[in-house]
Amino acid sequence: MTGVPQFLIDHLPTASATVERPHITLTWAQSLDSKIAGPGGSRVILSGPESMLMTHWMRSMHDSILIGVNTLILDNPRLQANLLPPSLNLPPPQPLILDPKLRFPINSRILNEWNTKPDQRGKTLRQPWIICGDNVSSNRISEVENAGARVIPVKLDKYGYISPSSLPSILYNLKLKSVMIEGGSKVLSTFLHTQSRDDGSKLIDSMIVTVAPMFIGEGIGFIPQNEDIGLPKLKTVHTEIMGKDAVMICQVDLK
Ligand SMILES: NC(=O)c1ccc[n+]([C@@H]2O[C@H](COP(=O)([O-])OP(=O)(O)OC[C@H]3O[C@@H](n4cnc5c(N)ncnc54)[C@H](O)[C@@H]3O)[C@@H](O)[C@H]2O)c1
Ligand SMILES: Nc1nc(=O)c(N)c(NC[C@H](O)[C@H](O)[C@H](O)COP(=O)(O)O)[nH]1
Repeated sequence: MTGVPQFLIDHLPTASATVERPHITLTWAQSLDSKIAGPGGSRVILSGPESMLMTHWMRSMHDSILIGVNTLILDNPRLQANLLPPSLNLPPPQPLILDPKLRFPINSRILNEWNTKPDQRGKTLRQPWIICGDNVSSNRISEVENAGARVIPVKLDKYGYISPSSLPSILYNLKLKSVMIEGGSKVLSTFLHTQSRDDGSKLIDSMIVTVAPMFIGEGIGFIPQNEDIGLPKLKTVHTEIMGKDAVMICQVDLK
């Protein structure tokens, strides 16, 4: 694979996204028994080399990449497109963390790398941006900002979460035209259960799922148990075989 896989160009219309209407992609990798991690949330390598590389191409096609704070704590991810050839000089996606209570660990890899590699800033690294509740204390916000991250306080919904339907306006305020939401389970669930944006248009534009031919057994489902009722109707747009894995691009239908 020497460039962006053609099926992503054909079926993932992030290039036509605008600040006014950001493109929202929901994506994850799962086993045949619909698990995205092992017991206790331990990370499992599901994607083979071809689909993992495809995931990094996908990261490079979005302005930002978003995860829930539990994924940050459990996986300590980099959230970069570092499997792509450095010679391409592609701008890295902006990391966004949904973290209502600002539990963000200041020893996390994304912050450490930002702080220790100033010569790479702008080329391969972006400052982590943490979206938290507007009820977080100013002391805690200062602590996280002094450690080097940007904190963005927003109004929380009645469940104490960052409301999925308000994400487009948050992206608008941050001037981000697209976001790739990479999980985890709870974030995938709240976004899949939210049909529309505050303006009434559909919330999720694209859904991309890597299915790996393996069973995990005990582990974390792609959404938590008992939250699989009321999921949206899907149109399968394209399935691509990448090495051992099947990658499905679907669109969510508004009911
Ligand atoms: N295989 C994959 O593709 C993949 C991808 C990402 C994460 N994971 C796995 O997912 C697991 C973590 O999932 P999880 O469900 O525990 O946590 P999560 O990463 O979904 O984070 C959930 C937390 O995010 C915050 N949050 C803020 N706004 C929210 C909203 N609108 N909806 C939901 N949460 C919101 C809350 O604090 C909530 O507790 C880890 O084991 C990780 O390895 C797998
Ligand atoms: N596409 C994909 N295939 C997998 O097999 C797997 N385990 C994940 N999991 C996604 C999760 O968000 C991880 O935390 C990041 O994939 C960490 O990887 P990085 O350090 O960011 O490259 N994603």
